[in-house]
Amino acid sequence: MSPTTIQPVSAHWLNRLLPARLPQAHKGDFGHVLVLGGDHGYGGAAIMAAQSAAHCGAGLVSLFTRPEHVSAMLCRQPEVMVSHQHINDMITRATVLLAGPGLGLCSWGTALLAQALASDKPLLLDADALNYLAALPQAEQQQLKRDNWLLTPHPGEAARLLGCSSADIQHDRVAAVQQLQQRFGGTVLLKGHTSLIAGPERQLARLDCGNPGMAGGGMGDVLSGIIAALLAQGLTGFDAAALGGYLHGTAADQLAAVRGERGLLATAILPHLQPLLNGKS
Ligand SMILES: NC(=O)C1=CN([C@@H]2O[C@H](COP(=O)(O)OP(=O)(O)OC[C@H]3O[C@@H](n4cnc5c(N)ncnc54)[C@H](OP(=O)(O)O)[C@@H]3O)[C@@H](O)[C@H]2O)[C@@H](O)CC1
Ligand SMILES: Nc1ncnc2c1ncn2[C@@H]1O[C@H](COP(=O)(O)OP(=O)(O)O)[C@@H](O)[C@H]1O
Repeated sequence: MSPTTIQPVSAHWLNRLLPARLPQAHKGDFGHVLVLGGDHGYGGAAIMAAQSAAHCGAGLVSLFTRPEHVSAMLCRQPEVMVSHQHINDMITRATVLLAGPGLGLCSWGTALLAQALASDKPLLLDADALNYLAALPQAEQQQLKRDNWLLTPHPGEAARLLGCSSADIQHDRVAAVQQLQQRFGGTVLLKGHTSLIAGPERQLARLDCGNPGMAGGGMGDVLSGIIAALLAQGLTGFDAAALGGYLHGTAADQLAAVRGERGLLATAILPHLQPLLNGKS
């Protein structure tokens, strides 16, 4: 395929990438997502990411967060295991790591991120994890570069990663996502109107779903949990980002069609995910 061919992501990807489950399947077949995030004041971001991973078919979901967010997580979604202790054990048990939602950039968050980066497990970096990466000297960024990570910047984060302005990113989004992928490796999903995904084999995909009702806090946190759940179920980074973005944008479009765009909450997406994942809406 030519590197400039952009594949539009459609409902067909769902059947192709998520075949029916075997009757004898068990939770161990569908991976274990560990979310790392939720510094003081930002528990919601990490909780929403963990909730959306649980709604998208991960076999198990855990959250490592600040102690004050533990009971909130259990109240919102008791399917999620949550702790503020023993991070090494939690990383050992996980199959996919998701670092960044509400992580902050103080010593608690950066130490957690360092532990995630030291693991060789598939790793999704969002929000503050991207800001941490952007702040490193380029030589250190190059040392961290790996094929099995997935970066999900919005245009502001993309600008920080490339050392330019968000207007520069928006001026040529295809060039920006390709440049990010080449600089950092792995898969990159550039968020915003018509999100773009660039993969390690120079694949490029485009999302034609989504709407301006999604421009609200927490929407990216929900997306990161969806993608992490798909990674846990064995999809490649590129496929997980493309299909995850499709499910997220399509769920938001379904909501907007009935209730309008303004006031569309990130958590309102959650009940729409299961029927979409199973081809029932
Ligand atoms: N409920 C919770 O717990 C929530 C917690 N959250 C957590 O908070 C933490 C910090 O997140 P954040 O939102 O303060 O930082 P961030 O997104 O970098 O924005 C900072 C600046 O960047 C720019 N910018 C942003 N988007 C842009 C775009 N599309 N296109 C272009 N520019 C864009 C814009 O700058 P401006 O253009 O206005 O100068 C903006 O002011 C993080 O851990 C996150 O997970 C959130 O997820 C919300 C819900
Ligand atoms: N105008 C828009 N059209 C389509 N999708 C949008 C639009 N605005 C935001 N989104 C989507 O909503 C999500 C917002 O993510 P992000 O900016 O990281 O939010 P947060 O940091 O608050 O979680 C992304 O998936 C983005 O693609």
